[in-house]
Amino acid sequence: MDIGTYYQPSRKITAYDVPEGVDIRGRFDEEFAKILTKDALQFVADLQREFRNHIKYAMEYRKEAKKRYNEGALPGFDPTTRYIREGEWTCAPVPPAVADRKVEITGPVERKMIINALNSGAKVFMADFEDALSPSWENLMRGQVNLKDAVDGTISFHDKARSRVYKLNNQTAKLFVRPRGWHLPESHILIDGEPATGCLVDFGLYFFHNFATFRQAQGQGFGPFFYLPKMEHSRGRRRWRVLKGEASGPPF
Ligand SMILES: CC(=O)SCCNC(=O)CCNC(=O)[C@H](O)C(C)(C)COP(=O)(O)OP(=O)(O)OC[C@H]1O[C@@H](n2cnc3c(N)ncnc32)[C@H](O)[C@@H]1OP(=O)(O)O
Ligand SMILES: O=CC(=O)O
Repeated sequence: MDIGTYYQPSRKITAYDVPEGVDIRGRFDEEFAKILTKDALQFVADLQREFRNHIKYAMEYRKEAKKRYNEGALPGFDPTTRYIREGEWTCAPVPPAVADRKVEITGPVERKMIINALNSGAKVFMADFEDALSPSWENLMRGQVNLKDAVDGTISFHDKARSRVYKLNNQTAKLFVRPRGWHLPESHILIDGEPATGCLVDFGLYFFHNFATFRQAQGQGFGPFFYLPKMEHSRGRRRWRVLKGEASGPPF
């Protein structure tokens, strides 16, 4: 008798369920699969398809500018934005939720540090996918899991060596997330055969999974908040403005 005929273990899913045109090269993990859902990946792929030509153009422009500076040219202001520099204008008011940012703490999206930073007494915690974090697949995907748990308020960490459990205090710092800069590719996620843009992966996955929680818990004007790094031209800032507007409806 072949025991295999009778014994049918439940089928274990070992690959991500991806939308058309998306390929994941990173290790499969059941926790990561809760972040890398088909809908979330579709959202990231839509952002990538919408913005990839702008990003390529901006990166080529940076290379050209660097070449000119290396040859002795000096950086200057973009003549097309002269009317802004010379115009009369005031900034929109800072949203009340983040009006007081006198003390901020920053650090990588590592589980214990997220809890410690949110509990630290600082007004803001900037959770960093950029240069506080080595952008390995494990760090990036665990970081997304950790942030989702933090936004849900369920994050905890058991330090077995010290027999200490970490949980969020009632009062926590406001959470800002810093996605990677425009220049860093994410080679574990291919979209239409090309590496995804790192910041679109960091922003897209975090935004997709947490936007509704922010809105339900805190209403309009309360996040999610982002710290956008390493822009070298107003074009990069405009890109983010359009991108966030498209992702959430009205720009915030
Ligand atoms: C834009 C920017 O500023 S990018 C730079 C942002 N800052 C960082 O990335 C620093 C992050 N921290 C670290 O890399 C390390 O903690 C170091 C190198 C500073 C010190 O390392 P170690 O001496 O091994 O200390 P360790 O990592 O255990 O930290 C000591 C405690 O401080 C906490 N801690 C350290 N840095 C941070 C931080 N940035 N945010 C929150 N908690 C922190 C740790 O969680 C740990 O807590 P515990 O006492 O509950 O265990
Ligand atoms: O990367 C450092 C910063 O201050 O930005």
